[in-house]
Amino acid sequence: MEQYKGAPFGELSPHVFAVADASYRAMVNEHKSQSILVSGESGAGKTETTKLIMQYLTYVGGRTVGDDRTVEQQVLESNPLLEAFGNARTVRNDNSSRFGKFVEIQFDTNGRISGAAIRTYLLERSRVVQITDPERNYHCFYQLCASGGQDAEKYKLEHPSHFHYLNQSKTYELDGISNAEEYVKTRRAMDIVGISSEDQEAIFRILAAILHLGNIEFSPGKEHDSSVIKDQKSSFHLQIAADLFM
Ligand SMILES: Nc1ncnc2c1ncn2[C@@H]1O[C@H](COP(=O)(O)OP(=O)(O)OP(=O)(O)O)[C@@H](O)[C@H]1O
Repeated sequence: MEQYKGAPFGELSPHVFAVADASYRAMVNEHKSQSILVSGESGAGKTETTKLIMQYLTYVGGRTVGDDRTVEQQVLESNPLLEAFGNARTVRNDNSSRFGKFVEIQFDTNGRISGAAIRTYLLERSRVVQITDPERNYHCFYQLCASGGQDAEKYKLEHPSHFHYLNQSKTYELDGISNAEEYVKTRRAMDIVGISSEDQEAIFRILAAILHLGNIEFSPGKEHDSSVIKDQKSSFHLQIAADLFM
């Protein structure tokens, strides 16, 4: 990053840091907002490229070490958080973003980061209830199931193979990634971006309730067009889902 800081565009090897640096300089010199459009097919590297741009902008526009770097940290930690809830394994990419995003980083007149905002678009919602092998549902579900003594037990969660919304595909693990460790990272990111512990609790309760809802099965009732809970197992999941939604 140091190498690209202030270097004339085109002088060094092509790199996303050069693009980020050119737009940062243009903003500082011309006092005009700049946009960088990251496009490409699935797996092309948009998510990773965007993270590198954000890393570079927090590097050139961040405060010096020792000062309060909360905003910079929040900008960077928004990535693991959004990925936990909006990324999933697809046939083309183990960490495919299933939504679009507009990341806005605001700077003060000295070129220092003063704030950030992220808008997300069109999350692929159908994935929550339907997946095909070898794809996966959103990372957050596997992370929560792997949270062990923490939330998994509290919410009566077991291995993903016990839940219909996850076991439609037999892929539960990702190469080189620990669901349990990712859960800890997601929780830390939530703390850093400022999500209160009550809100975090509410979010994970809803995730767990969704998994239990997916295990409720119905069978035809005695009345015409009626249905009843199929068995004891379904009743158990219904009861837990209802409790969690309360
Ligand atoms: N700069 C990079 N250095 C090393 N590996 C990279 C880099 N960019 C992308 N990759 C690899 O390619 C994979 C896919 O990249 P990424 O998730 O950024 O793609 P994408 O374009 O955002 O895909 P999608 O549209 O599916 O979200 C990454 O998980 C990583 O393994």
